[in-house]
Order: sequence, then structure tokens, then C-alpha cells
Amino acid sequence: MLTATGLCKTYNTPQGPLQVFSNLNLTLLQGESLALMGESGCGKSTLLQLLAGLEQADAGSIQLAGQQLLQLNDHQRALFRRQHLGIVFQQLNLIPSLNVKDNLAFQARIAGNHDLTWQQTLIQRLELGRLTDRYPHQLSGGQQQRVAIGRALAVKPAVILADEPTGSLDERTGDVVMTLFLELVRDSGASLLMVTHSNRLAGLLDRRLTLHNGQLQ
Ligand SMILES: Nc1ncnc2c1ncn2[C@@H]1O[C@H](COP(=O)(O)OP(=O)(O)OP(=O)(O)O)[C@@H](O)[C@H]1O
Repeated sequence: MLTATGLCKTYNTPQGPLQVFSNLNLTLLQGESLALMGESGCGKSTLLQLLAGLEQADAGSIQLAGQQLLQLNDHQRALFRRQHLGIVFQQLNLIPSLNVKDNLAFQARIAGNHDLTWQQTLIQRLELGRLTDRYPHQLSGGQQQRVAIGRALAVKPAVILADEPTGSLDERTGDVVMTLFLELVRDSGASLLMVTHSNRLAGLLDRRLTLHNGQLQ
């Protein structure tokens, strides 16, 4: 479902080139959930950015939902991302001027695959029913996180990329949101790649890999 081969990425920094990885390979099977671990600064977020097509790899190939991502131009990549990828990063990027219901539907609508029944299922399962008319600034952190999860799932993506999706929440709220998230991901049949620093959360997924010195182990 997702295959990355020979990925290379070097950032130019004021101190000179910083090589994050030079020949990284990764396979994520359909419906599989994979925890991506590793110490701070090892390149986990960079890898997610490359897989999401938000950052360009220097070399290598990324095949996702039957498409070679690196062969697409910026516009095609943005369209592809909307249709096939669910993204839950630390910055939730909810749209401040849209209420909960419209935030949830926004990506699915522009991707042309808005499914009202699925949206209502998500609203119910994420317990957002009484909040649909509220705006992001009127929600708690946990509620905003549930909207971001709903938005990612609303497009029925092939792959979900999540970067510490409950990292900003207290442990109890985080656990509730994480349980819901993993249940919904499993029910949707999507593959999941999730960055986490928590062994406990990694243990809830099918498999884990650690990024160290630019390699996955
Ligand atoms: N845009 C950028 N320009 C230059 N260097 C960058 C850029 N983004 C990240 N880096 C550097 O690349 C390395 C990998 O960063 P990245 O954010 O991918 O790490 P991470 O494993 O996600 O870290 P953390 O667990 O702390 O979030 C770090 O040394 C970071 O300083």
C-alpha cells in the first residue's frame, strides 16, 4: 500500500548540509498500523513530511495507492494528498472560520468524495454531535483533536500519517482519543504510520520501527 525506496534527504542549514537519511526503505501493508519511534531530531517528522508530499525528497521513490508520488508536480501532489491521505499532525490546522461540521467535511468535499453517512458515523463515534456548530476556538484541546481525526478519516484515505496525535493532551484524555482513533482507523481499513515517543502507545499498533542514524530498524 505504501512503499518508500532509497529515500534521501539533506537539509541546508547555516552550519552546512545536514543529512537526515541517505537510503531509507519502508513498506506499510494495507490495513497495517506501524509505530515510528526514535530519539528527538532523528528525522521522524521529516519522513512523514516526505511521505505526505509536503517536503521533497532528494532521491528515491514513494509509491502510495498505486501512484509514484515523486513523479507528480506540486498541484497533482496536492490533489493526490487530499484524495488518498489522512494527516493528523501536531499542529491541527483546523480552519478557524469553519465550524466543526464544515471542518470535518472540508477536505472530503474538495476531494469530491464527501459521504454524509460516513461523516455522521464519525461525528457520532467521536462524540462530536453536540459540538457540530462550534468553531475551533470554542473547543478544548481533546475536542479539537477529535475533529482533526474526523477530518483525516472523512476522505476514507488509503493511508493515515499521524505525528504524536495525542501528544498535547493529558494522559487520560489522550488515551480516550487514541482508543477512538485506532478503532476508527481499523474499521476504515486504512494503513497507519504513527510517530510516537511512547512505548505504551506503540504497543497498541501492529508493528514498530525505530529510526536511528538515518536507518529504520
Ligand atoms: N526545514 C528544516 N531545515 C533545516 N533543518 C531541519 C529542517 N527541519 C528539520 N530539520 C532538522 O532535521 C533533523 C530531523 O528533524 P525532525 O523534525 O524530522 O526530527 P524528529 O525525529 O521528528 O524530532 P522530534 O522527535 O524532536 O519531533 C533535525 O536535526 C532538525 O533540526
